[in-house]
Amino acid sequence: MAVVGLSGRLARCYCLRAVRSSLCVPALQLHVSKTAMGASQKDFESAVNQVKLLKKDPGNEVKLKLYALYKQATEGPCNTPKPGLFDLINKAKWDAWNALGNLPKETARQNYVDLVSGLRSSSDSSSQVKPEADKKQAGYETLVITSEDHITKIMLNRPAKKNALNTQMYQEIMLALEAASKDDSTITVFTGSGDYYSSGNDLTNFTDIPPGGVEEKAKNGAILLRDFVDCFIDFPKPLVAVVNGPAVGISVTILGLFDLVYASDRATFHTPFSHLGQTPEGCSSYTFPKIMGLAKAVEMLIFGKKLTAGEAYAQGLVTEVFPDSTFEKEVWTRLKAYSKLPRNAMRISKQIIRNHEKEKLHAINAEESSILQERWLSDECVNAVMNFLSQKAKL
Ligand SMILES: CCCCCCCCCCC/C=C/C(=O)SCCNC(=O)CCNC(=O)[C@H](O)C(C)(C)COP(=O)(O)OP(=O)(O)OC[C@H]1O[C@@H](n2cnc3c(N)ncnc32)[C@H](O)[C@@H]1OP(=O)(O)O
Repeated sequence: MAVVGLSGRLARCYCLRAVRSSLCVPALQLHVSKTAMGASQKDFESAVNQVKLLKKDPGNEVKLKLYALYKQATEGPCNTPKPGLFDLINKAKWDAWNALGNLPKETARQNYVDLVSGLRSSSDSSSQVKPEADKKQAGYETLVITSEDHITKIMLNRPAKKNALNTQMYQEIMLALEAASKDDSTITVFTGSGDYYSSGNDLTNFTDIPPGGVEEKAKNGAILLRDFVDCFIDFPKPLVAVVNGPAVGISVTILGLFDLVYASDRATFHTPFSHLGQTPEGCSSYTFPKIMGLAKAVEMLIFGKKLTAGEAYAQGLVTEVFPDSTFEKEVWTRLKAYSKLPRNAMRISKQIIRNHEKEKLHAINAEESSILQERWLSDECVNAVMNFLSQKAKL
């Protein structure tokens, strides 16, 4: 489970506001007195403040522990209703707090202070390590995230499912983007693990129906989609897609919001929305006609024409195509060189280029998401999804 703080426009990313507030807890909320055996209120307050100053992100597991101990220390045992199945983050937080059972407040406070003290020493010693050292970020289940040479690489990592985006992956990508927007990398790269870049929306996302029924499911799906795409619209640094293989659905449409798209000659680009009873998203109803002209956009978005990498390059969706045999080497050599360019200049240039359209893109995203909310309830869509799930019908 991935948990990080959020800010600014990106704070619309799905349901995580509570995490920020719980990890940046104001000291004045505390009313804990000193006990003979445990940490004092002052120690506790000081630990709460130190968490904000940690040089190294402690990872989501530790953040959840801190959250749980903080709640236990200040409020006692968990007594709030369990969040719903789809409220993944709040559910993880609730689980962590609830797992502490009847642990006394004083013990929780002491454990919090001890945990922070351990984090401080490991953060201090690790800050002596070369900051650029390659490090895989913990806490993500559907992504592998590494930082090296001022590049944050976000790798979609469900190769057995062709990197289909399940709801967890949508959430984790939003978190990863939020973290990447603030880290010291200059560019952020998306790629896929295995033979696919991504097969798009995981069609099993349609199966888990909440107590509120399919209408609630569709409503939540539209909120998730809108928040997800908003994160791409607002991402402040150069965003690069390294399309290592076939790309389907939403993994194709959001390419219109990327700054560079490098493709292996094995990659294909497919948006079979009509086949699925669905409609375009990812702002593609606007970006695709703008990028490739109306005629070619219609072929892709209404008729589901699958493009080869060469065709996608010719239409302007792809920046450059490389032979698969040398794809990784050539692309990463190029990106490492680009990553040495001055960070602020690149960021500001992106702002100048993209800012004119931001509000428009947000409005288009909202409209596309709301139209899809209706579509997901249509017979056309339900039948297409059932068809895939029951017979494993292929595109
Ligand atoms: C109302 C609820 C809303 C929920 C949340 C909404 C969030 C926003 C949604 C935004 C809208 C997005 C739209 C899209 O992206 S449309 C595109 C959807 N994608 C597809 O239709 C692709 C379906 N997959 C296929 O056709 C084939 O799998 C594919 C051609 C991609 C590969 O074929 P191949 O024969 O090479 O491999 P397999 O089919 O054997 O695949 C291996 C296993 O992976 C599973 N798989 C692959 N893709 C998906 C997928 N998209 N969804 C679910 N599962 C997928 C496949 O079933 C295999 O699994 P098993 O090994 O278990 O059989």
